[in-house]
Amino acid sequence: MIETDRIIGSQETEDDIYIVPSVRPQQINEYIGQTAVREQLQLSMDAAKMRNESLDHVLLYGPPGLGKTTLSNIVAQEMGVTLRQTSGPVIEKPGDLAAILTRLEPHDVLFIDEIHRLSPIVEEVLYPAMEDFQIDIVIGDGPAAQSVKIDIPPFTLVGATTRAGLLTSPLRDRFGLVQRLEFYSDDELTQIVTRSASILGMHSELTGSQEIARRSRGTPRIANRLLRRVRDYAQVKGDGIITQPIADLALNLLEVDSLGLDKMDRRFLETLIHKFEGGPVGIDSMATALGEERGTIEDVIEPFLVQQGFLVRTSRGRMATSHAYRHLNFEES
Ligand SMILES: Nc1ncnc2c1ncn2[C@@H]1O[C@H](COP(=O)(O)OP(=O)(O)OP(=O)(O)O)[C@@H](O)[C@H]1O
Ligand SMILES: [Mg+2]
Repeated sequence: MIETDRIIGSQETEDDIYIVPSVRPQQINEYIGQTAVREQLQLSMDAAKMRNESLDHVLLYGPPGLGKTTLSNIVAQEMGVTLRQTSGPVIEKPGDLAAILTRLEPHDVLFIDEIHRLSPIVEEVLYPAMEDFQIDIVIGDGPAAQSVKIDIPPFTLVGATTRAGLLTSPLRDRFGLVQRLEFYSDDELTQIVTRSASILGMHSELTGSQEIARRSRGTPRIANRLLRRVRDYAQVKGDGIITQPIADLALNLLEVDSLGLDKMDRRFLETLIHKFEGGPVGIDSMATALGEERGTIEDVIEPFLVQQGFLVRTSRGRMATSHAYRHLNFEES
């Protein structure tokens, strides 16, 4: 019998993932940070409730792992309605979307993740649905085909995307609330780490949580992931308590550096500095040199490097800053 099959096995199994309490916030008061977004949403939700209307459509955008899916869950929960979840690439045909829309209950929240990946013909169905709570359906085909309008319940569309720039303007314009999620501050991430640690039944000292927070790329998902790895380290090599030295050792082992850059970030900056003399260089040349998809570079790698001042995007291309040279101990040429 292998270790993972044993009920008392020490290895984490898939079961643990379901048994372990979720660290995902369920209520708006558990959602840390993003104060401006939260206040705006709270106001609109209160107003919608007073008028007994569905909340206006909401577009959430920003880099992965900042809490878009979490926030959409919270919106449905606060409004006391059901959340239906789907995503852009999953809805293949107009009929698929029509089926989802006609099955909604009044004021339900329909969450469409990766909304920038909706196909144009599916998007067409959304326009009248969002604006007039109506959809056009074609019945029959050939010359006998007829278009009929049917009413759907008033609902709230919550769209999420990492690429707001890829949204068509007719779609974008139909959202009443457009909110950008920002990277989290070290303080906010410290609170998130401390909260998650306590949900996981661990004690994390303030300086331990701060160390994890500082190295989490401003991103709650990464903070929670690093916390799990530090937890392993604390249990195996320490006495289970997350202290600053334990966090530091565990994160060094994971090759997450003192400012939170991981191997991929460093490879990006090293390539930019070595191969392209610090730039300016076009995104496609960088993608080829790194063997990564352009989308991954633009969505996942670059936003944090720009925010931290390691990288600037100019009209002539990407350039490494002095900060990047210093951090990687390179001489500026
Ligand atoms: N404001 C927050 N406070 C506490 N924890 C948070 C917060 N936002 C996100 N998290 C945690 O981070 C994890 C990732 O968040 P979420 O899945 O909502 O990100 P996302 O923006 O939808 O990412 P993606 O773009 O990859 O879909 C969640 O499981 C949750 O535990
Ligand atoms: Mg998500």
